[in-house]
Amino acid sequence: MTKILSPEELEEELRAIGAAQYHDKHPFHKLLHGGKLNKGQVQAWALNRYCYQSAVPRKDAALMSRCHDRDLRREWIHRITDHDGQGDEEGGIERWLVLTDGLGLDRDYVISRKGALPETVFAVEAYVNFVRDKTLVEAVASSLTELFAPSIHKERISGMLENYDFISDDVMAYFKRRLTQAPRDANFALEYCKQNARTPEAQQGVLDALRFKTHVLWAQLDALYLAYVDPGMIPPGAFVPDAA
Ligand SMILES: O=C(O)c1cc(C(=O)O)c2c(n1)C(=O)C(=O)c1cc(C(=O)O)[nH]c1-2
Repeated sequence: MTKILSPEELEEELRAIGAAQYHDKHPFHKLLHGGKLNKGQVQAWALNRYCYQSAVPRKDAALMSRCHDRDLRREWIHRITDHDGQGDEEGGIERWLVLTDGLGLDRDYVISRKGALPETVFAVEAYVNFVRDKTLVEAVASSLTELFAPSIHKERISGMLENYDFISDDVMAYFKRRLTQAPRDANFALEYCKQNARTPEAQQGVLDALRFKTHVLWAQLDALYLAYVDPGMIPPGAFVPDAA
């Protein structure tokens, strides 16, 4: 890309990437939201997704560690407390564990990440490393998948409540809270990228960062599909659902 884009054109290109390759299109999500998975497969999803949840505050801490702009740190810090909690506010990771408890998984086993798929571990760590190593505006841009998260969260809340008798309203609390948190965070990050990516190279970096992040998300679902749907190729050491 040689031409500099206006901030509006940059936003258009970012939205086009999301529309084309966000993980709402993944076959595993279609099965999950459509009630086509059994409890063991939903357990596998929640257990693997815990790795992503627990990596998010680590990548946000990595971003802040390299940020010399106090205003940006003041804005970014709530992302860490949103997940880790603070004072009486339990935080998103605790709400995720309410979901895995509700699915009958042992908390210590979930937190240990021992049953996670190898691809999950590699993908989430690649996200932490990307944020640590790339430019600040690329690091911010890699969070922009969240622009597309509210609609998948809505679909998940209604789809899972309707289709699974082992899912109740209280275990979906994590996603309900994200419906307000994600748009606030995504809009801030989008404005930051529009204001701060002002050369063709920086704009290309922002677009590539979003593409990279869609790959981080997609790879995790590919791994779940291969291991727990078809052909059922569970790697040694990974979580094995009860036969029941
Ligand atoms: O359920 C989802 O599909 C989904 C997607 C994403 C995303 O697009 O990265 C996030 C979340 N959920 C989420 O709950 C969350 O806290 C979150 C933080 C981030 C980020 O990159 O900083 N993405 C996401």
